[in-house]
Amino acid sequence: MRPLFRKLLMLIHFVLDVSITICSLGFYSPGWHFNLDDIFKAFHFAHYSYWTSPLDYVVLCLLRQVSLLIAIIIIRRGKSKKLRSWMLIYDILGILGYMVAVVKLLAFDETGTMMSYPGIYMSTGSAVFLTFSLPFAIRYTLLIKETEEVGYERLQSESRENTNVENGSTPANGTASASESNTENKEEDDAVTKEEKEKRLPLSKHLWQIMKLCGKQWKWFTAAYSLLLIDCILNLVEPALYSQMMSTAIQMKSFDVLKRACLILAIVQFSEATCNTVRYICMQYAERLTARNIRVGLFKAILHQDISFFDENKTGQLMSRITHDSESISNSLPVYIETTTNNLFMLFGSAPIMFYCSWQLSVSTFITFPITLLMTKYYGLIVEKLSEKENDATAVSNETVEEVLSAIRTVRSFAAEKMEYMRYTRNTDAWFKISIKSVVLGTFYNYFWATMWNIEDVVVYLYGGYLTLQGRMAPESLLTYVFYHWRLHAALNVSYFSLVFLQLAFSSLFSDVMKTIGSSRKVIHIMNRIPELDYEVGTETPEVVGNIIFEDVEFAYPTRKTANVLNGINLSIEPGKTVALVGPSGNGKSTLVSLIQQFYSPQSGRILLDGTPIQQIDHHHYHTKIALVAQEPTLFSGTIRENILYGIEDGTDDDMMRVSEMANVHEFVSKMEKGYDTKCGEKGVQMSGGQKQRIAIARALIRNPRVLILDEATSALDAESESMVQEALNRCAKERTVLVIAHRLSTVRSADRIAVIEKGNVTEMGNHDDLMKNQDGLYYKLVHKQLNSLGTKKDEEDEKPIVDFF
Ligand SMILES: Nc1ncnc2c1ncn2[C@@H]1O[C@H](COP(=O)(O)OP(=O)(O)OP(=O)(O)O)[C@@H](O)[C@H]1O
Repeated sequence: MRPLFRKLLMLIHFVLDVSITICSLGFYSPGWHFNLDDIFKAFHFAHYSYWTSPLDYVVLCLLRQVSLLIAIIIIRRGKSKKLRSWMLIYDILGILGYMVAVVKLLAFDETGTMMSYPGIYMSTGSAVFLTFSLPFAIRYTLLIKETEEVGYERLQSESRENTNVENGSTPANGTASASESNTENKEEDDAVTKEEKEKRLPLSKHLWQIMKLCGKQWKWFTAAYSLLLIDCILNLVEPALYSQMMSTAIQMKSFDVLKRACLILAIVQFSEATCNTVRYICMQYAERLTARNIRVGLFKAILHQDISFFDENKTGQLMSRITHDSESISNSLPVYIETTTNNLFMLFGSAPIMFYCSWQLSVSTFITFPITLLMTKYYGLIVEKLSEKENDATAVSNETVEEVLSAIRTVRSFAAEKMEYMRYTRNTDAWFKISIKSVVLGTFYNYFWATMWNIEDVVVYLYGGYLTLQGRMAPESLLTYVFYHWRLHAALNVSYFSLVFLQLAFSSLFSDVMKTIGSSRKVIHIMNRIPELDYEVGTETPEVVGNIIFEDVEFAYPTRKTANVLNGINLSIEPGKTVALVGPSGNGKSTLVSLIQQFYSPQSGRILLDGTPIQQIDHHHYHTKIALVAQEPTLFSGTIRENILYGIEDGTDDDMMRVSEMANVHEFVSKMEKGYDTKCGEKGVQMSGGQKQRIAIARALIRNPRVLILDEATSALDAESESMVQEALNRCAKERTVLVIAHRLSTVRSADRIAVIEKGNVTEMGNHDDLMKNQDGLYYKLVHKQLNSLGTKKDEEDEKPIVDFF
């Protein structure tokens, strides 16, 4: 908003306020006649009486102008941030002003004659409107630029922080590495949260997304909400019907009328109960179906993500999103809508009837409403933050459980049970503290809410009784009023969330649904997240011979973007050949394999399979042609059969037997009681390391791949198994391209070509004999070094020579 326009708006507010307040004083006589004398009369301080003088409205107007002036001065002194934090005072002043105006109206009513003065309504109306609108005017005119600036600054500093983290740069004064790594870990922990905050959808769009998720079950929700409407109507007519019939029966002194009245009442109540039951079933069905769909959708979205996403987000946290967060969307939002509809209906249905019974009583009853509104708004803001924190804390606790349980053997062997217990306790304590804050806050809020209603109750009985005793309200009207007041109380007091409608009606902050929004943001963020590397874009299904080419490939892991692992690597792996990658640890051998597997995409350069860039090849087709046996193969908890046939829809037992023989699996499976139906246990925990690796080799071979990648595939095998598997692999290698990463000379020396990977580059290339000729080369030094240590090993163990480069 332009400064000039803002100034103009404030000026309009000022001029309107002063002119309406003063002009309305000219109408303080019966009929619509402007009388200048009335204005002067109002300023006769000597004749001031609270019950008759409109001077209080002028004082209110003065106070408004003073507070506006203070706000302008604060802003001009450049302390707008401070003003933002003081806005609560303006809100409270606004509400107090409103209450003073309303009480003043009731005071005028006490005179009996003054209510025919149009000026009274003008003064009250303008005082209520202008007092209320002042905090809004300050917020949305004077403070709006400030908001943008703060947001911009925050984004700037966040992006600066991000850049620092990405660059791996330390703060200017260089803090200790421990704290650095703590910060790094925390940032990794909060990866989704951070990314999600950066790409945070505006509230309206976000709500629309939630609606869309729930809206798929619109038929069930429509049925539920239709029944809700019927229920609301019945709820609304019931008190009027009841009080009407009761008073008629009492007036007529007729028991028959009373019986008829009770029968009608019973029918209404039975209909209400039936509606409620059917509505509950529809609602529950729709909610659970929505939860199911969100879970499935979220799981699909997670499966679709690139591998770097999993580097950044921990399993436990993702589990939390699927189990807890996705359910809270389906559970909460439809219920909020239901409660809100009910409340709105009750409020807007009851209010006219209550005003009809007595406008004075209604005005006094609703006098505390703005206070409740204000409390709800601030309560909502805190709840949103607490709820996000609570969800994150839950996710961190879950993540600890997941991590510890999946590595329980490591924990046991390092006697780290106590340490892990303490870690979990710490994380759970963090959750506990936040959730207790939430509970305390909620309890206080409920207490406040109940107190407000209790005050209103007292006002209704006292003031209602007073009006009735004065003959200004009929006893039946008071009875009807009390019934509606109770109903309204019951409806609005279902829970503090029910107050959400107030926020919908009066504020852009939908704070009370923030609990849902807090959790749903993460769910929706993941569901909308477009993977940087989409495995489904490739469509080509070429015949594969098995020629892999790396062309100037540069790569850094997304989590460490500035630390290049591969520096413009060029490598050609010819079809049908076995190529071994050797080199010092941490120099990029496994990274090369990850790129061939399309876990990541290079920052620059290309990887070609038979001349086709690999990302253009259909995902399924590609992975039937290229199979990997990883360093630490992961088995699934199913049977050995299921593990070998994993991902093969039409695999037969014959296929399985064939590859099992080749990978030397059959040899140990045939000795097992349940054979191929033996369960492997979680992550293959019921298998030995060698058995796991042989099953993994069989799993790769069953695809009959053109390219077989062995990332230290035989490292866990004993000497005997290794030679058997090696022999099998050699047989397979005849028809295939084999890329092998090995630390053992026995595996490496038989390769057709050996590529030495050093600092992300190919520094030497050739077969064993070629490379041994270069005595300055790394390969020669490695072999020489290892052959020396081999002598020692041989002496010590007198075993088959196993030469590890490292
Ligand atoms: N997921 C990852 N995220 C970030 N950095 C990684 C990741 N995986 C590996 N790195 C880093 O990349 C570098 C190369 O790792 P890589 O696993 O390719 O080495 P390697 O040559 O296969 O080592 P080794 O022989 O010990 O298996 C290392 O510095 C490692 O810390």
